[in-house]
Amino acid sequence: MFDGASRQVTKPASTRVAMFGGTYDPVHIGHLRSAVELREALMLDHVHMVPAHVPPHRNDPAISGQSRLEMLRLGIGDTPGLIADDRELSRNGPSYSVDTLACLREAYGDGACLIMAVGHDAFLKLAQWHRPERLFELANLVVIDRPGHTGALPHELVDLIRERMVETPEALMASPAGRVLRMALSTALPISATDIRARCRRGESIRYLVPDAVASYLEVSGAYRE
Ligand SMILES: Nc1ncnc2c1ncn2[C@@H]1O[C@H](COP(=O)(O)OP(=O)(O)OP(=O)(O)O)[C@@H](O)[C@H]1O
Ligand SMILES: O=C(O)c1ccc[n+]([C@@H]2O[C@H](COP(=O)([O-])O)[C@@H](O)[C@H]2O)c1
Repeated sequence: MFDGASRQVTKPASTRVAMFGGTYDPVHIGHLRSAVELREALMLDHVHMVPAHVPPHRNDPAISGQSRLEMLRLGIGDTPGLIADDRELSRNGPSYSVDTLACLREAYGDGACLIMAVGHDAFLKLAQWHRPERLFELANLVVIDRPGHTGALPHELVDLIRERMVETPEALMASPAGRVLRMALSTALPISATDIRARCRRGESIRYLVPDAVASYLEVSGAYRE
């Protein structure tokens, strides 16, 4: 596994971009540190953080897409390279990643190195996603380690990633799509949106689990308290 903290790769000429999608219900510092470390470790131009409108394979979010997007914008603030990307919110139907990646591929061109970043928990279910083979025609995959989410890979997933696993960022970046790299964060954080919503419901503080601006937004809006 690639230890993102310990190595840097040589800055390449071609564009490197990641899509890091999520429900972001709400965004928390586990997401934001992941995006920052991903960008630094792989020297990415941009990380598109894309809130899902209708997340496939899970319950509807607790609050509106616009509120989740607003918190994402507040959380990102002026962080270099991170983009709060609203393209899924303006699309109807399930927010399939394959459609979002196709959009980004069109925008950045065939030569760009396009990455889809997912946490290990999301990765474990990848074989059930919409058109999983097509995902690899459009992008490389980076799997971010997430504390508390380990376990054996399902057989269908092993079949899907066979021949695609690489050990270094250089090997990943050598192809615009189709390869898979596992990445360890130096600040792996056992934080989840489920826990944050539960704390809000119980009237507990969520300070320092989310950026201050997000905590203030949630306090004022009263979201997740019911
Ligand atoms: N603490 C974390 N560290 C690394 N990756 C994370 C972390 N939290 C979420 N992710 C990843 O970020 C992406 C979006 O996650 P999501 O918005 O579902 O947040 P979540 O905390 O997992 O939410 P929930 O608890 O509601 O399932 C997924 O790929 C997920 O694996
Ligand atoms: O495309 C799919 O079929 C698909 C199935 C499950 C999840 N995803 C995407 O994976 C990202 C993380 O999902 P989640 O449910 O962990 O927030 C988010 O961008 C989802 O839209 C995508």
